[in-house]
Amino acid sequence: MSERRTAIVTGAARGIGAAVAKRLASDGLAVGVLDLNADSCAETVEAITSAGGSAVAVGADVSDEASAEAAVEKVAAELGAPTVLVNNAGITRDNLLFKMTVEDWDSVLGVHLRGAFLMTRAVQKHMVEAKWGRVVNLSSTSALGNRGQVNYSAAKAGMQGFTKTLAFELGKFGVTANAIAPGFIETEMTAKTAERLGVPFEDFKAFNAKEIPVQRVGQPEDIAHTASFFISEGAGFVSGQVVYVAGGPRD
Ligand SMILES: NC(=O)c1ccc[n+]([C@@H]2O[C@H](COP(=O)([O-])OP(=O)(O)OC[C@H]3O[C@@H](n4cnc5c(N)ncnc54)[C@H](O)[C@@H]3O)[C@@H](O)[C@H]2O)c1
Repeated sequence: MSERRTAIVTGAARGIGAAVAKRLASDGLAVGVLDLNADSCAETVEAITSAGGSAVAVGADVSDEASAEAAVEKVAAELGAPTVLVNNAGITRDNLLFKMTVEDWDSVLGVHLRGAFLMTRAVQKHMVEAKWGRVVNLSSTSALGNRGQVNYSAAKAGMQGFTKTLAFELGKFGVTANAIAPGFIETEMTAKTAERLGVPFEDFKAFNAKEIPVQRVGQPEDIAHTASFFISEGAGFVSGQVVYVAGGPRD
């Protein structure tokens, strides 16, 4: 990479976001490590800086307009204009439709879709100015439908449409937009699902691994690897794509 770029990774205190932040830092980018609470980002920032990289912790709620915009400007001021954005922050509020509350619906669409919209709108001006940019959005295999997740499935399918439209609108500014749709990844999110179902996490992982063609559950680094490809200089002709990183085919 000829000049150092700055990235923002949302939901980067742990799980997939933390792995993506560390990977982008090892690829040579300065990284705004964003999560709800700046203190929770300390571990990710420390891992990056102790390896010789550059990172700053940013506390922000991506679903709040003022908070998202302030976060982008903080990163711009401390690390330089961000031209890479990974919209990774996410939550689940699973329930069957008849039991799902409006709060369950609004909070999930709020973090994923409203959050990705607010963050991308705030970052795009830096990308347009630089005539270069990379947006990577986290979708999910749940975009194809998953029992108990009407809110999450709608949000993750929405991320795909959002990504494709970004690719159309921003392409002429040298900006690509792509989505990663992970299958089962071992993180707190899936650990909490196991807990809610009353199944030990080890059993839950083993059960899921049997259904996955490569016979294992995914790790956050599997997603970080794909994000690294999408943000690379050489991937400038790849845009509007959704890659299922799920240990097997999905459609
Ligand atoms: N784990 C999986 O199996 C899986 C599968 C498909 C897609 N995904 C998606 O990947 C992304 C990361 O998932 P994960 O498993 O690492 O989850 P996780 O729960 O381990 O981490 C999510 C992070 O997002 C942060 N966050 C939540 N709301 C936020 C907000 N409003 N503003 C800022 N940060 C916020 C949380 O604090 C947390 O640190 C999510 O978008 C998730 O939907 C995960």
